[in-house]
Amino acid sequence: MSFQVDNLSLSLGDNKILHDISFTLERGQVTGLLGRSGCGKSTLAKAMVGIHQSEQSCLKIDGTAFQPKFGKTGHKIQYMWQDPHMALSPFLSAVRCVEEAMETHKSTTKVQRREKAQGLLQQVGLTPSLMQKQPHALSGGQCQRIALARAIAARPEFLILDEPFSALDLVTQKNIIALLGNLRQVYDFGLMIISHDLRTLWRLADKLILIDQGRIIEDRPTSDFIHAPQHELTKTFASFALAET
Ligand SMILES: Nc1ncnc2c1ncn2[C@@H]1O[C@H](COP(=O)(O)OP(=O)(O)OP(=O)(O)O)[C@@H](O)[C@H]1O
Repeated sequence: MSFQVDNLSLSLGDNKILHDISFTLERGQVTGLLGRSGCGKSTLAKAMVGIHQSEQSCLKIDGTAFQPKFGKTGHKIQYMWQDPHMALSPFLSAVRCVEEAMETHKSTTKVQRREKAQGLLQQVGLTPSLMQKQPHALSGGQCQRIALARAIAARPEFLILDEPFSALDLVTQKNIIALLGNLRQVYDFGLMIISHDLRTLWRLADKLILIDQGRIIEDRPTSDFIHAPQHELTKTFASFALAET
């Protein structure tokens, strides 16, 4: 199964942010989306899930036109916000936030949803007492893990994680990376991870896409991207990543 972006252009206000973006995500694969701050990574992700509307219909799933509607097409594609508080209701406990994402699963009972939500929160490392707390009483990293559990709870075919490790310490980062690996085996979603840090991405991604000023400048398998970069900016990213390993 594939999710295709075909010549996507997008303006916000008077500014053209994205220019003719085309690429494909494959289910079962990890794609890293890389670029300098402000180049348009989050805007692109938001267009893919329907938070921003692109100028023309340019998304397809397996070749069929796909019109994302935020809050309605989450079983197809989910976006985990860079700021996890955006994904979490301030009034709901952690476990309710995750349960809420499963309410479209009509075939499950409330009790089953509660058990599943607790199980997912446990997998992302939340203790039972933290599961009862609201986001304002939790740390940024704890909220990030709840947002991840919530995104997975919707059982999406494709999942976009926007800077998912930025608020996590190195040990938790490592645990979450291992957890993502396990979850991918179970749920088999296609994963796109957004970051400006190539060191985190290259260990996870099957392919890497580099964006600059709203345009794709490189889209290649990870090993080619790192060891045989074509574009000057790719060379810079790759040399920093190689120097720091
Ligand atoms: N709602 C908006 N209205 C107008 N301009 C916006 C809006 N959201 C983002 N932008 C602009 O679009 C450009 C791309 O922003 P975006 O958040 O997509 O970048 P990014 O690559 O994700 O950056 P970062 O790595 O810093 O999160 C920036 O110049 C930003 O100022």
